Amino acid sequence: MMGSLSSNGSYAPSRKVTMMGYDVPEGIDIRGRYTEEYAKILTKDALMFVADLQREFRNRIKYALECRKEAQRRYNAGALPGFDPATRYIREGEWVCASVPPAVADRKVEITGPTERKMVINALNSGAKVFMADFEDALSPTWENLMKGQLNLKDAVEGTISYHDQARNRVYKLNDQTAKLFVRPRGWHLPEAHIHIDGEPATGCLVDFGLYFYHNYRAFRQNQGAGFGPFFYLPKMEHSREAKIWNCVFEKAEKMAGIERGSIRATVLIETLPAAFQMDEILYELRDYSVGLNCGRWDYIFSYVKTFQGHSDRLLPDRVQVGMAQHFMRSYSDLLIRTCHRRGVHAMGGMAAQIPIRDDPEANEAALELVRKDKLREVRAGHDGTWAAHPGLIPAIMDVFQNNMGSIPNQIQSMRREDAVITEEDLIQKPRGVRTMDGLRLNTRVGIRYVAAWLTGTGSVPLYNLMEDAATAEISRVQNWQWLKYGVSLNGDGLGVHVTRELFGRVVEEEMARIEKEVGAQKFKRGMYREASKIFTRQCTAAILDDFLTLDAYNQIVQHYPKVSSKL
Ligand SMILES: CC(=O)SCCNC(=O)CCNC(=O)[C@H](O)C(C)(C)COP(=O)(O)OP(=O)(O)OC[C@H]1O[C@@H](n2cnc3c(N)ncnc32)[C@H](O)[C@@H]1OP(=O)(O)O
Ligand SMILES: O=CC(=O)O
Ligand SMILES: [Mg+2]
Repeated sequence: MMGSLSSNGSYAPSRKVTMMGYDVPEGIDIRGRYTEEYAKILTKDALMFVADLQREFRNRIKYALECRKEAQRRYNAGALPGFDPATRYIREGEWVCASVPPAVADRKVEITGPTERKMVINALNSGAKVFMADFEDALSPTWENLMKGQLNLKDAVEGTISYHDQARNRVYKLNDQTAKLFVRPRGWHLPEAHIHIDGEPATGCLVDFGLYFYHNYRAFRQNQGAGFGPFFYLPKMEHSREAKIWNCVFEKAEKMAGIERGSIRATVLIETLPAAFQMDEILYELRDYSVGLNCGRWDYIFSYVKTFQGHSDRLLPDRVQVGMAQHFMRSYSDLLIRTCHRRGVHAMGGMAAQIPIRDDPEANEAALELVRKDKLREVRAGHDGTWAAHPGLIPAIMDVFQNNMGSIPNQIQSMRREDAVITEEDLIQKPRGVRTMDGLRLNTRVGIRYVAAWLTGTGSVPLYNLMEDAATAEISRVQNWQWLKYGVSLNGDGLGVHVTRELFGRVVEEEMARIEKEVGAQKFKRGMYREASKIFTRQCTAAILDDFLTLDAYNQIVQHYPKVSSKL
C-alpha cells in the first residue's frame, strides 16, 4: 500500500500508493505525497468537511476575487479608494461586537511564527500571551510544510507536542503555562494545488482552516479557549464581502461541530489599503466572531503601492523610510484603534522588523531600542497589544506595554478616542522621503534572497538583522516595479540617476555576485538563487504588475505524486 523510503531518505512512491493511500470522499483527489502521518490529518471526514466548505463557498470566493480586480481597474483608471457611501449607516450606527472571551482578554504581546515543530513549542513557551501560528506570510506553503504544520498544531492543542533536536541532544516540550493559540490560514487568493475538489485546486485557506478546525475544535475549547475557540487571524482581505464569507464559514463550522454561535473568534488584519476604508464594515460582518483588528503594516505598504500602481504621483521613497511615522501609516493605525474600541474589541499593533543581533551587543541594543520606541508609540496611541517576531524581544515589549497599561488586560474601555476625524486624504497621503541607489540594491538583494529561501521551503528568514517574510519581500518587489515603470530619478544620493531596465539589469547582476560572496560559493550553487533571481526580475520588469509574488513562485514548489508536470 505505501511507498518506500530510498537509501537517501527520500520517498519513492508508486502510482498505486498515491492513488490508494488516502481514503478520499467522492470528488476529492489528493496529489501530495502520502505518509501514514499525513493520513491522520487527511481523514475521510476531515476532507469531507473541507469539500463541503469549498463547494458552498467557491463561487462567492471567485466573485470576491473578481471584485478585487474590478476595483483595481478603477484605481488604475485614476479613482482613489474611499469610504463607501452605501455603508455609511454601519459606520455611523451604534453597535458593538460580541464581548471578548476571558481567555484572550489580555493580548499584550503576541509572538508569531511558522508552524514548524520546534518553533511552535518555543513560541507557546515564550511568555507571550498569544502565539499566532502562521500558514501565511511566514510559511512557504509546500505540501510538507502544510501537512507537518497541521500535525504540529494538533499535537500542540492536545498538549502532547515534543521535539528532539538530535544535533544538540535537546528535548523540547510544553511548559505548564503556554500562550493561547491563534492560527492564520492563507489568504483567499492562494490555491492548494495538492488537493483537487471536483477537478479544481482547493482554496488554500479553506484547507488550512478546515483541517485545523476539524481536528482541534474539541480539544482547543477544553485546553486553550475556556469554552471558546478555536481562534484565528484572517489575512489580506480587501472588502467586507470577504469578511462576510468568513462569517458564513464560521457558522457552517460551528454547525458541523454542534457548538454555540460565536465560539470561534478571529482577528482580522487590516493590511490592504482598500480595507482601511472598510474597518467598521468588516467588524460588522464578523460581529459575533470578532476579537479585533490588527495593523498588518508590511502588507499594508505593499498594498499602497499595488493600489496606486497606475498613479505616478504616489511613488514610495526607500523602503526603510516608510515607517509608522509616515502620515498615512499613523492615520491608519489611529483609525484602527478608534474603530476597534468603539466596537468593543482589541486594536492590535503590528510587527517591528528588528530581531536580536547575537554577535554585536551594541547593534543589538540599538535594535532593541528601535523596537521599544515602536511599541511605546503603539501603547500610547491606544493599541491593546502587539506582535513580536522573536522570543528574545518579548521581555522588552512586555515591559513597555505593562509599564504603560498597568494591571488592566487591555485598553478597550480606557482608551476611547474621539478626537479629530481621520479623512480619506489622511489615509492615502503620499509618503515622504527620498529614493536612493542603495534602496534599489537592498530591495533587489533582499527580494532575491527571500524568494530563494521560500523556494526551498522557508517562509521567514533573518536578513541583514531584520525579519523578512512574504509581506516584506512584496514591498521590495513592487517598489522596484514602480520605480522601473515610472523611470524614477534616484534623488537621495545626489546622482540623479533614472531607474531603467538597463540599470536594473546591472543591479541584479551585481547583487547576485554580492549574494554569492555573502552566502559562499557552495551554498549559492546548491541553493535556488538563480531561479529566485529569474522570478524576481521577471516580476519587477513585468508590463502589468503581478498580484502576488507567491502566486507565480507557487508553481515551483508544487510537487505532485506521482510526479507529473503541473502548472496552475
Ligand atoms: C509581516 C508579517 O506577517 S509578520 C508575521 C510573520 N513573520 C513571522 O512570524 C516571523 C517569525 N520569526 C521568525 O521566523 C524568526 O525569528 C526569524 C526567521 C526572523 C529569525 O530566525 P533565527 O535567526 O533562526 O532565530 P534565532 O537563531 O535567533 O533563534 C533562536 C531561538 O529562538 C527560536 N525562535 C526564533 N524566532 C521564533 C519565533 N518567532 N517563534 C518561536 N521560536 C522562535 C528559534 O527556534 C531558536 O530556538 P532554539 O534556541 O531552541 O534553537
Ligand atoms: O501580516 C502582517 C503584515 O504586516 O503584513
Ligand atoms: Mg501580512
